[in-house]
Amino acid sequence: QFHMIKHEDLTWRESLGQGSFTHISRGSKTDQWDGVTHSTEVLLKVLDANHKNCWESFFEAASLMSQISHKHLLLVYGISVHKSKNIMVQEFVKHGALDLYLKRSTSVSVSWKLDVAKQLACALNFLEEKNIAHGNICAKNLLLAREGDPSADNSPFIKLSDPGISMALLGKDVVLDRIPWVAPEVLDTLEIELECDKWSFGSTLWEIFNNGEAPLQGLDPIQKQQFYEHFSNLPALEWTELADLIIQCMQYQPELRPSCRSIIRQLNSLITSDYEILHATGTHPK
Ligand SMILES: N#Cc1ccc(Nc2nc(N)cc(-n3ccc(CO)n3)n2)cc1
Repeated sequence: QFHMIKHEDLTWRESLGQGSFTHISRGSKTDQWDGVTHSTEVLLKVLDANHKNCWESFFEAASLMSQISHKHLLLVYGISVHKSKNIMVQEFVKHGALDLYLKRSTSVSVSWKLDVAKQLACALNFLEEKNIAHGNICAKNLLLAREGDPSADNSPFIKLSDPGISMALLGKDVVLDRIPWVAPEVLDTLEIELECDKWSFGSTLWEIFNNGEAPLQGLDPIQKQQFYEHFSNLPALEWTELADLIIQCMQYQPELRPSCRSIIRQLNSLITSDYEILHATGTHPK
């Protein structure tokens, strides 16, 4: 159910680091269109050889992204299998993962962050309407296609990356490490439902408004598990309306979490709220 790319049509350039069980490189792929050779810049995501048994899940993630298309979902060109290497060929997204971008950037405005949050909510709404759960929403899996430049009055543009290997295959230690992005109920079922993505959205909102700092980063897996056992919440942001939205998304009872439409509505009211003007101008609304 997706395009197979010949290994000889791929060119490998510099390594760009690694995700979980994969490593990524910049590269290019060549295509023949009516006899003309085209070269496209791509991101090559290779499944680690020591996780070969996960290749089905790795490609299932790729095929999920290939079956649906939306402006805020990453484009996956196809896959390539060569000797023992399983390769997912993705569109190259110019500015890479959002968590690193936020950690490196100093002057990211509140309206920039709200814009990114709304784009993610729209991607989730699209998936919700198709009854598709992503299962790995976090700032590391948000890719920044356009930085947005306030002076040039253009806004950021993000793409949601593939979910990667399913947690059912990843083992308990990886699932614990994904606290607080992974919804609490997943620790028991290892099943991903739509409501799980709303929990993860709340955790990702917290990351975005804490400049890419990972929530609970100082805790070890046992302490992370206790965070759920004690029904704890993340430290509240100063902006109470935004803190409220995070709390709504991170309800321990899945059915109490808001719909994507409600999330989008609440983000819209935050975007137009006085607080936004206050943040933008640093003055108190009259
Ligand atoms: N310096 C730098 C730099 C690094 C990467 C890109 N581009 C890109 N394009 C994709 N399609 C996916 C990714 N990812 C990055 C982490 C993950 C894990 O999910 N993906 N990065 C652009 C600049």
